[in-house]
Amino acid sequence: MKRKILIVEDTPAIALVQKHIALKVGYEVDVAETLAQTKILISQNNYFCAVVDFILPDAPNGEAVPCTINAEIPTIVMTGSIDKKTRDTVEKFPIIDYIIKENKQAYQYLEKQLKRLPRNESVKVLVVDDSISTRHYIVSLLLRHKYQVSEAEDGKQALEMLAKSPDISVIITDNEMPNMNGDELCSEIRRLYNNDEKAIIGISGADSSELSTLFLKNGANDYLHKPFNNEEFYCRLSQNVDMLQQIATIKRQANTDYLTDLPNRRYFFEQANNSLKELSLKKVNGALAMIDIDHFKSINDTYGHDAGDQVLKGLAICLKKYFKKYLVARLGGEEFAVYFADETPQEALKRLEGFRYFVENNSQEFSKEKIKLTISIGFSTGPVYQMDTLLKQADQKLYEAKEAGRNQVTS
Ligand SMILES: Nc1nc2c(ncn2[C@@H]2O[C@H](COP(=O)(O)OP(=O)(O)OP(=O)(O)O)[C@@H](O)[C@H]2O)c(=O)[nH]1
Repeated sequence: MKRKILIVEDTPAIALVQKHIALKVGYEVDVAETLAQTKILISQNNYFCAVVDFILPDAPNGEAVPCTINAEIPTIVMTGSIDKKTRDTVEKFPIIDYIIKENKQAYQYLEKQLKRLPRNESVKVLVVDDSISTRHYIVSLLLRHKYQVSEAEDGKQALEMLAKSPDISVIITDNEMPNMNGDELCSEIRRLYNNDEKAIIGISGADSSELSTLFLKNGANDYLHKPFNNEEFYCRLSQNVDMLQQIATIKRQANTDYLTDLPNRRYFFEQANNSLKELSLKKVNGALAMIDIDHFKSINDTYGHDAGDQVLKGLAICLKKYFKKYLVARLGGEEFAVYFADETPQEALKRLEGFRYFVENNSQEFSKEKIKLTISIGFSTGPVYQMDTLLKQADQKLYEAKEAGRNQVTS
């Protein structure tokens, strides 16, 4: 279900731009031009967030802001200008942010914020502080921006929680705590987890300029001095979450085949090699199947490259479903592979034969041209703990399957 946003704006041209941005980001949009309309809409709907104009014809002193805030709707305030009186009024309320309309970047910034709010719902943040009041204050700031939050009262508890919830991606930690200081916690987290998995923000009220350096040298990504300004807190936090997400995107792209969305050769080799190393310790055999579309060149030549691409995508979808339990990849061109770590050769071969049969009888569903095709499969297993060797053997078996007339599994 789409998230719903309420735009409160009396200038139609501005409301239109805001609506366009919100629709682009993926929200369902309602627009109110007055405070009276705002109240009616709030009584009838459940809003994920609101963008509220500070001055309205029937709300000249920012009265629409408490209206959405009291209804517990995360609120972004848009103002014409931010004089002292407006800023004081705006800062009285726990809003998400305020944006000055005349600013050139205002609408780009609004788009960023509207994208971040739903994103934050899946970001887990751990707050580590022995002071209950500070912890609760930071938690309230995080909840306002829809982050998922956990709390720990010292470093030891924080490490236990990280072990239990590996998907915590941001740690905000105080420095002066019993048992373990924040900088010590930082270096322990860095010893246990990769830099690109978790961001750490250190916080301290101590008046020592060396503390920020200490935090950063021990692996923190950022540092805030207490008491801090809420806007600075949110900016530093968002930048760190953005950074983690950009790294995750780059990693995903580096490991994924662009056409089929399957893992690529690089990722496949890395994972299978790691698995083979583990299997060698247990003296258990891994197995590898190489799957190749028969006469794929003639499919391209007859139906065109786009139809060929459709066939590759269709086959990839079926491979992913059919071999859900196993590691599947597109090695390149019309060549795919399945790696079996914990399977008997008999069971693996039974599944491969089942897949070959399925493709022979259902491949017309892969493309709108209803192209019929078959696949050949080479299978290799044994006490071989190097991927290169296993791959060479499977490739040889694939060659034999092709030579023997295609559309078969050879082991
Ligand atoms: N549409 C499309 N074609 C590709 C892609 N990558 C490789 N190919 C084509 O795949 C074909 C592979 O052809 P060949 O290696 O000769 O093999 P084949 O025609 O399948 O014959 P056999 O394997 O011997 O049955 C070539 O025509 C490549 O251009 C791709 O991403 N999309």
